[in-house]
Amino acid sequence: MAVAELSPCYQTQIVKPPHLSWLSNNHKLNLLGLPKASRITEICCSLAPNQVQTPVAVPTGAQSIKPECYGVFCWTYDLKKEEETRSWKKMITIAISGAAGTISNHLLFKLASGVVFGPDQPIALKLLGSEKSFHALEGVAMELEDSLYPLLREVSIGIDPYEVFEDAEWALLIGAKPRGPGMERADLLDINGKIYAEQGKALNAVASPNVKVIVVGNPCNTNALICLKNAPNIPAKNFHALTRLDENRAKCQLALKAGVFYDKVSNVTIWGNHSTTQVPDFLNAQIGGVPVKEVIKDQKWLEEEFTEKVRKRGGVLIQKWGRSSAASTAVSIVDAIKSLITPTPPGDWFSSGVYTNGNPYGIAEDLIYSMPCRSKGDGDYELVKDVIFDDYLRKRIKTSEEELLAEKRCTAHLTGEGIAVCDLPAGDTMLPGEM
Ligand SMILES: NC(=O)C1=CN([C@@H]2O[C@H](COP(=O)(O)OP(=O)(O)OC[C@H]3O[C@@H](n4cnc5c(N)ncnc54)[C@H](OP(=O)(O)O)[C@@H]3O)[C@@H](O)[C@H]2O)C=CC1
Ligand SMILES: O=C([O-])CC(=O)C(=O)O
Repeated sequence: MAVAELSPCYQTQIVKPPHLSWLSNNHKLNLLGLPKASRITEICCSLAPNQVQTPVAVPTGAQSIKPECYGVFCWTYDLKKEEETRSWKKMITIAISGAAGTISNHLLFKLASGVVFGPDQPIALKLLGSEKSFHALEGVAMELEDSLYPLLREVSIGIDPYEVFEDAEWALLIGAKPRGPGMERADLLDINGKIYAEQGKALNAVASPNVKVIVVGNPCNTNALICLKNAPNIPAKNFHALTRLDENRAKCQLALKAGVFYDKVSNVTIWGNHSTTQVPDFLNAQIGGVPVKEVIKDQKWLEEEFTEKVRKRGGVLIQKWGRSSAASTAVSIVDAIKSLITPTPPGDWFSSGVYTNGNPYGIAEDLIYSMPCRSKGDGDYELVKDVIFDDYLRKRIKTSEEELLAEKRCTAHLTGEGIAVCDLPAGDTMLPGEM
């Protein structure tokens, strides 16, 4: 079944394909990546098949039919014509992969509510799924509609990254295959690396040239490096691997041990890989503005128990929940975005897996490695220079670096650097969720 007649939906009959019967007129909703013959680019009416709607007046100035629409009908909203929305900022476009997954299900509703980008920032969400998840993605879009978020002005769903990533100013890349029983770490690097190579190419071709990319799907550091290498037109500095969840976990453990609320804990760096070699830095961290080591005088606890707890927190949670951290991961993605769009509080910093070229710490170049960052709130960041090191910290930073170098060698075929050689260090290269 196809759209019956091409005229404004407030005047005439629209017959929609049965699988689109859930669409309503609150938002523009695009279906991207469907076969061209069945794709309806923008749909605005919520009429059941064969239902006739009597003519209604278009609210003056509030909505109009988009002139470039063809074959379908769509509302556009001129935000500058409405009193309540006149002061709003220009809409931004956020693309999300793995959008039918668990983390995404927590994240999307935070983005749409305005708590991330602010109460005057309208957003367009472009959701990437697969053929397998497409129906679930429709369900996600339905729930977003039913939430009536004023700031959510567009939702589109699709399975082709070249369409979904078009004009994206933020790309939150969450989709990845989880490591299954008996699967080698090298297999996971290869399978997910291929996804991120493809998505890097798509971002390079169609996203906004200054798109900010946050890679969540594991192994997130190496996935981010692969994505970056396949997107040479996008500044390397714009790519992040999410280590904010690890930072939040470390802050929680330090607060618990010191008997303070976690807002007193600052300057926590996670160094290295989002894996069990990550280094939660208690040397530079502070509690109430005082070095952690002066508050928690138990060096053994800091070196052993604290470090292990943070590194393996994901695994313990999986044992309790039966699935990996999703709500707290979504919260940490929000924190990571906010850290880039709001000035970092004086004296503090945040952790992110970022490109190592030009780093002041002597870490090998050409990796995505978690380091301490500060931002002016303009979407960009600088690495923090005034951090101190001791032998304990240096040694562990090196171990995580070696792991990432090995992951890089193992994915050389995906970064354009020749033939892959997988000599992953035994015992390491575990995700936080692996035990
Ligand atoms: N960096 C961090 O701090 C954390 C990272 N993670 C990682 O985030 C990722 C997503 O977690 P979560 O949302 O809970 O997982 P889910 O399994 O709920 O969703 C992930 C999505 O990834 C997509 N996917 C699954 N398999 C494949 C495949 N073979 N090829 C392409 N896409 C696939 C699926 O979407 P579709 O079919 O639509 O493509 C799926 O909906 C995982 O890699 C997890 O390890 C988790 C917690 C913390
Ligand atoms: O290991 C996983 O898949 C989950 C994960 O990254 C974490 O909990 O930090």
